[in-house]
Amino acid sequence: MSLRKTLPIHPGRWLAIALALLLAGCQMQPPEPPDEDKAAIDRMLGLLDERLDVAPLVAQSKWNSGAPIEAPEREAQILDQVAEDAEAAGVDEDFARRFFEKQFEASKQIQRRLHHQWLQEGRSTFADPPDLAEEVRPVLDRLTPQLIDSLADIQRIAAVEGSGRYLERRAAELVQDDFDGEPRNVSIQPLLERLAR
Ligand SMILES: O=C(O)C(=O)C[C@]1(C(=O)O)C=C[C@@H](O)C=C1
Repeated sequence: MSLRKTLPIHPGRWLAIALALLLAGCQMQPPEPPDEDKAAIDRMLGLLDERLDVAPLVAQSKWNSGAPIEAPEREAQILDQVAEDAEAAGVDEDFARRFFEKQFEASKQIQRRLHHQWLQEGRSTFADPPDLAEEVRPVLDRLTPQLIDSLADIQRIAAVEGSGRYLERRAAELVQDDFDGEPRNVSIQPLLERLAR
């Protein structure tokens, strides 16, 4: 028996079947945020990457000075500024605080891992370390208001379907993956908690 007899589908029907399959395929694609929201997410990830890049400089400076990695008074000072800037930008204060606490945690993670590594290597002091107060902290201080502006964007698009999934995917491309990507995961965690999947 020929195939044509067992499956008597009129040629015109194939088009309808192909169209139906195409439509089903489209519906199965997870939703993507609009381009403008994607750009806002990319901007945030770029800033997070810049902030993480500062941590090794802090680590060098503290390796030489022997200052502790944990600097609670400095964190408190940043958080005071954050509370003020967040209010002005219409960003939820608890969200902003949690976000920055995670950035401190990510930075400390990098610093601890580097100090551990240098200790194992028996490293001496660095010949020309950056000055923490004069050179390094000002870089972080310049990033703080930019991050707050970016948090305002994140807050605005929080309910956009697919925004969390997009951020997770792009973080792997735009944010450094040093130390097995653990600091990166810590830094994006408060954003993933906020954004819709
Ligand atoms: O400024 C420092 O001393 C840092 O180590 C940087 C930083 C930060 O990420 O802003 C991280 C940990 C400290 O507890 C305080 C601040």
